[in-house]
Amino acid sequence: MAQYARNAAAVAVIRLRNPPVNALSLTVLQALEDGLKRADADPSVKAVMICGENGKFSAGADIQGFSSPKRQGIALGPLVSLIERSEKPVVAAIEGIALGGGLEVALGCHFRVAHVQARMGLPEVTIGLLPGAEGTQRLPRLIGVPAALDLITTGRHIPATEALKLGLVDEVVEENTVEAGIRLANKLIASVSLENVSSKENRELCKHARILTGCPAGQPLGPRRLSLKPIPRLPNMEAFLSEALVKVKKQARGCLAPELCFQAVKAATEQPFADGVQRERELFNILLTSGQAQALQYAFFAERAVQRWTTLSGASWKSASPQPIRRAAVIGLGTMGRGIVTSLVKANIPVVALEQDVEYLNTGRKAVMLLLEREAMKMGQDAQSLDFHNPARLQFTVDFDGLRDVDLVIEAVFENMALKKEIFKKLSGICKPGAFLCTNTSALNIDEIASATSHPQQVIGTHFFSPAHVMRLLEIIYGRHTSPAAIATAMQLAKAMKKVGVVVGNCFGFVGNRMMFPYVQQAVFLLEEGSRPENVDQVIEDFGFKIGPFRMSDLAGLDVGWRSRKGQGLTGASLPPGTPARQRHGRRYSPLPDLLCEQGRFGQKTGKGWYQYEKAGGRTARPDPWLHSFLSEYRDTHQIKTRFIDQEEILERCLFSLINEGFNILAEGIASGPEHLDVIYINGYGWPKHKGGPMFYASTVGLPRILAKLQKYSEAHPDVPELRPSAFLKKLVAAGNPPLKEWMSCSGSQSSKL
Ligand SMILES: CCCCCCCCCCCCC/C=C/C(=O)SCCNC(=O)CCNC(=O)[C@H](O)C(C)(C)COP(=O)(O)OP(=O)(O)OC[C@H]1O[C@@H](n2cnc3c(N)ncnc32)[C@H](O)[C@@H]1OP(=O)(O)O
Repeated sequence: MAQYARNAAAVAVIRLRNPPVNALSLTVLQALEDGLKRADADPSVKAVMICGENGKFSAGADIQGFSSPKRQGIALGPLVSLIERSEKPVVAAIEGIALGGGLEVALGCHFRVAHVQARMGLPEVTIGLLPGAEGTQRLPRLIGVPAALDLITTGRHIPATEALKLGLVDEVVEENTVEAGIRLANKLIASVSLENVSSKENRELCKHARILTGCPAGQPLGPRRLSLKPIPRLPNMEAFLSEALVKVKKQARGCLAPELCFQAVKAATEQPFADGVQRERELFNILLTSGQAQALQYAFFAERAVQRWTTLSGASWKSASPQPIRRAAVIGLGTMGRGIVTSLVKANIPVVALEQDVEYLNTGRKAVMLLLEREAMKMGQDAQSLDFHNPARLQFTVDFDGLRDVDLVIEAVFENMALKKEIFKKLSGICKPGAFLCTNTSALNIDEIASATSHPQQVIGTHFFSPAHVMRLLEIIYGRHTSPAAIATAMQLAKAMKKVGVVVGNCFGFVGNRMMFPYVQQAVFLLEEGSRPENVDQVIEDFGFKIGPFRMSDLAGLDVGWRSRKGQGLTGASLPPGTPARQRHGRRYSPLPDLLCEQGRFGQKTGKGWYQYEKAGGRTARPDPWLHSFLSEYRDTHQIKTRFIDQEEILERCLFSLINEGFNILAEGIASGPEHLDVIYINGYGWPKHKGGPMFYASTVGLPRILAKLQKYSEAHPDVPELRPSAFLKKLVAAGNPPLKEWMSCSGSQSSKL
């Protein structure tokens, strides 16, 4: 709702109220409209001020409402116009946030005062929409086309100080914003009422008020009505717009909203306000009914849903309390360790960084300092807070004794169980009993690592993604003995590092990599059968992934998987003699990646992998004729008939096998809902956000279709268990293909009963 109150000095105050963020629901909009009409009808009201309850102006339209049959958006544009047309001055007092429709309401107001800590933005593009309450037409008139285009197509939030520089707000205050708004409203009242009074003193006062408000005599509000303002012209508008479109398209990578945002702003430069609004509505409607908006809005809520974690044994976010982390340590300053140290420093957590010897320590120290300097450059003025040259904030050591008083340790040495256990045994003896012991692993068994310590309840997996100071995902893995406090603390740590933590159970590869195995496996099988790496990558990148499986493998290094397969006895010296080349444990196996590694083709680092590169460490992947003939010879050797594989089969075999594993994971209770899998894939594996994550995508394709396709591929490849449809998928299809929200109630896993 919105609360209406009268101020003694003839200012009506309308306070938007819809906790926690004053989202604009139908009820709020109705109350706002009622308040405006009431103020208009009351002759004793001379000005209106709009603010938000609890220190927040508004986070914009209620996103839930976009998927409900009664779409509230429709009502917002006319309401903003109603505010703007008011004959009584309307002031927006912006505290906390004014986002999306919230900012559009403020743009309808004649004056905007913001608290210095407020943030503003039009983030609709991030949920697949555009500012559909006339914002694409008003904002360019107020701050110019380049700045408006930037805000609208990126959705970035800006601080009040930047908003002031852009002219988005009239005043920034450090004191109580509502009082500042009322004060301004009173001055505006004085400006209007003094207009017709002829004493010299009043004329002076009036002049002062006009300077303050920028309103010429006789037209107190005209210039403040943004719909009446012309668009500030650029000398080279056409050239500017064509360049901007190229940039927007490049960044959008198949996402529709940024380009339609651009079109709406372009309409503002070409058409009168009313026609621009009409165009905005048409474009908004296209987006609203596009599957992309639904996917992006699902992703928004999924990211929030995973904060409410639960475990199979019944622990949950509701009852577990995070412990404060006053000081942390990182063991190992390889690529991952360096990124983790950087993330901790950025989160203002003092860090002790440990390496095995002075030589490694010095190399690691240099690399960390370089990363931090780059981060500081990006942060500009705020970089002072990093203070990373201060030993109290960041310390380097080779001495485990330096870890005695830390609250949390993140071990980030390479993936070797024996080494990790040795380190955890040491930590168990050195660290204080309450210290949390985290292991950065992408697949290893948390329980086995914990067994090396005397406090297994303190041990938890924290799977960071590379580069760790950039990637948002943190997979948090609880073992059999991990305490709820350890989980809550890891989640809190993720938040402090501005990452999204997702709690999952302990199994080989956890969630992300476990689902990745069948996907990569299918990609390699497709090469055996007739595809080339560039064909497979193209299909996956056209789908929207940032990078296909072979380019990804070259980037990560083929030797990583090779080492792991050798460790598992799948290849190398420990492979029993007589093992068939393309079979392991009765299942189909492709030795192709092993053969490439045996040739020293580790990917980008060696200049050759699935592709060729300009040099070792090069980044431009080019199809490699050597690899093409190698594949032909391989097929001849193994008597595989080369066939043409179409895009549909490539996409389905790669993605449906990944999704199939997702259903197995859900059935086992390794993750407590499909949202977890989707958040992991969007934030850690480059799944296109506008396709909502693999499980959401499965729901849009339709589970019966996925099942039928898996059945077909499984029949064609009976020696590939990963293509055999998951029992849970079959169950859901038998249950009538329920919506994603209802899947877990059919799972029968314990987590669904919590
Ligand atoms: C048939 C159709 C015809 C169409 C005709 C054309 C007419 C056109 C008119 C259309 C007009 C519409 C135009 C306007 C569109 C919009 O405004 S879209 C919304 C834009 N706003 C946003 O995207 C902001 C989203 N929110 C955030 O970024 C953050 O939540 C925050 C506000 C910055 C706060 O962050 P933080 O403090 O970290 O808290 P959170 O955990 O994120 O959020 C707290 C809870 O609040 C919920 N929430 C947040 N924002 C919204 C929202 N806008 N709507 C609904 N709910 C919201 C969030 O989910 C959290 O909930 P819980 O998890 O339950 O706690």
